[in-house]
Amino acid sequence: MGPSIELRNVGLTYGENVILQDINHSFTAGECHIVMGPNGGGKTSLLRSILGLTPFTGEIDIQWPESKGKLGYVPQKAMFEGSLPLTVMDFILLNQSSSPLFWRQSAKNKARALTQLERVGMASRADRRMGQLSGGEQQRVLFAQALLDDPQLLVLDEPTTGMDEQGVRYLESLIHELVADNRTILAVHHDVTAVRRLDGHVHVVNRSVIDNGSVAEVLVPEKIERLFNHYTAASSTTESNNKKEVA
Ligand SMILES: Nc1ncnc2c1ncn2[C@@H]1O[C@H](COP(=O)(O)OP(=O)(O)OP(=O)(O)O)[C@@H](O)[C@H]1O
Repeated sequence: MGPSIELRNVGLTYGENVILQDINHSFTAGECHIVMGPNGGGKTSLLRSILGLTPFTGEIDIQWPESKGKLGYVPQKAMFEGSLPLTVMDFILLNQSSSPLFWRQSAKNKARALTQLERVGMASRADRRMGQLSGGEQQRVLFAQALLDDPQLLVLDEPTTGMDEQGVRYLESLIHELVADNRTILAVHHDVTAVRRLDGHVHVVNRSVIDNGSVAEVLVPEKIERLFNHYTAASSTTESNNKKEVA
């Protein structure tokens, strides 16, 4: 079973810019939670706060049902030096072994990695260089890497960016599988149609959590219009927000 996540008075500022403010909110255990909202609304910042990757004020409590479980994270983009002779298999195994990559990796580790690559349709490209993969293929590899530790909590930041239809479907069926197994999924997503298919709990973030509910409750036409315009209407106070408005 995945954990629940409790946020109490969570805030985040960068310089003078208030990115997140007064967030009191919870994400229930063992469900699929989709974070949506306008560009610059603070979705990635919220995820990074939950992961402890950025300093925030207030409290974030990840409540594991029993002992502390594993956490998987798929960032918006793979970060690696494209010119390195790093294969997909090397990349997947980077976090798995305490020995240097040029040492022989154990057959067991490789077999485990291949299983996860199969789940995202990338097993046949295990020996390709990471730098030669398309953006969507790299996203699939990141997903496979995140699955390797069998995480109880999976945090995804726009997981389908750059993915083709087949990649999107692989990911969706994996997410359905993980939720059926009571894992907790927390995913930032922009694609309303894809979010409808995932049928999770939707949380709209624009500095704070401004709406949440089922897909049927939140993703109704008038709300979609209002929620995604909200940022422009309410945000002319900070420099950073102005910047995003233009962008
Ligand atoms: N490290 C940082 N330093 C300063 N400002 C930052 C930093 N990271 C994010 N910001 C600012 O915080 C605001 C929220 O960014 P964030 O990436 O969390 O939004 P988002 O909702 O995920 O946006 P998008 O939908 O465009 O991915 C933006 O105005 C961004 O410029």
